Amino acid sequence: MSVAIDVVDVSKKFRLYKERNQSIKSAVMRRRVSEHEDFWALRDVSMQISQGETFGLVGDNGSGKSTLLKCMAKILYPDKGSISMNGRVAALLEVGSGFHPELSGRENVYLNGSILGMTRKEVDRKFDDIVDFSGVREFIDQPVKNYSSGMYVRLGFSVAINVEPDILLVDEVLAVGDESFQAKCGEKFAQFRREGRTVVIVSHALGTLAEMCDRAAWIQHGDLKAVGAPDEVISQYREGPHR
Ligand SMILES: Nc1ncnc2c1ncn2[C@@H]1O[C@H](COP(=O)(O)OP(=O)(O)OP(=O)(O)O)[C@@H](O)[C@H]1O
Repeated sequence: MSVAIDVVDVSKKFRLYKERNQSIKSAVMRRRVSEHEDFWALRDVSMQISQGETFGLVGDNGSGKSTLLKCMAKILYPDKGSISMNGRVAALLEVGSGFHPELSGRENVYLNGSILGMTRKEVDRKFDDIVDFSGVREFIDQPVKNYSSGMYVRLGFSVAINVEPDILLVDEVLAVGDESFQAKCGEKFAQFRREGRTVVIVSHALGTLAEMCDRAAWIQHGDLKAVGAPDEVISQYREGPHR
């Protein structure tokens, strides 16, 4: 089976600054560059995800799951190693990411669609499907700043799946949707799987992940601890050390 995502020795560091006040004035007064420590959010992570796989990422809060997903989506770049993505990628990473609060739902569908690589005509063609799936038609001409977090996610997810991506990256955001929306998303993931699309999903809903994923990986303090059958990886994670 061909490789959809190839993660090779990926490390990602963030800078943690020691001084809290980082205004230009205070920097000038100090007459020196602020001191910082390097914090490695990912260390030498390698994994290959095959085309058509539904792949789960599990781990404690702050373990590096979202950082890895953001590197896959090219929102962040690894400091070491490389990631190759083979196919059209759509990502739903944070509630409201890619949405402009002052614009209406309708305008944001067009904006988000174009960010994800759709032409205006493509969005025109899919607009009704996007809005129907989201269930926010009544509010589609309201500015999204007035939406609830569930409504944001519904619309963002609807755009992302209608891009017909080869690879869909989804962060915990689905937990925000209500039960009926979660069920609809579950059906959509199953359809994606049948169609041979690749899905990478970060979630703390371990039961759901075990049911829907072909494989899973456990990340702990930026290290890849296990990759394999979801049941096994989840038991190792549950039994493993936490913090
Ligand atoms: N932009 C940033 N600057 C500094 N540190 C960051 C940044 N983004 C993430 N981190 C740190 O990197 C670590 C990993 O964060 P990440 O968001 O990847 O965790 P996560 O596993 O997705 O957690 P959660 O389950 O809470 O969503 C955390 O310690 C976090 O504080």
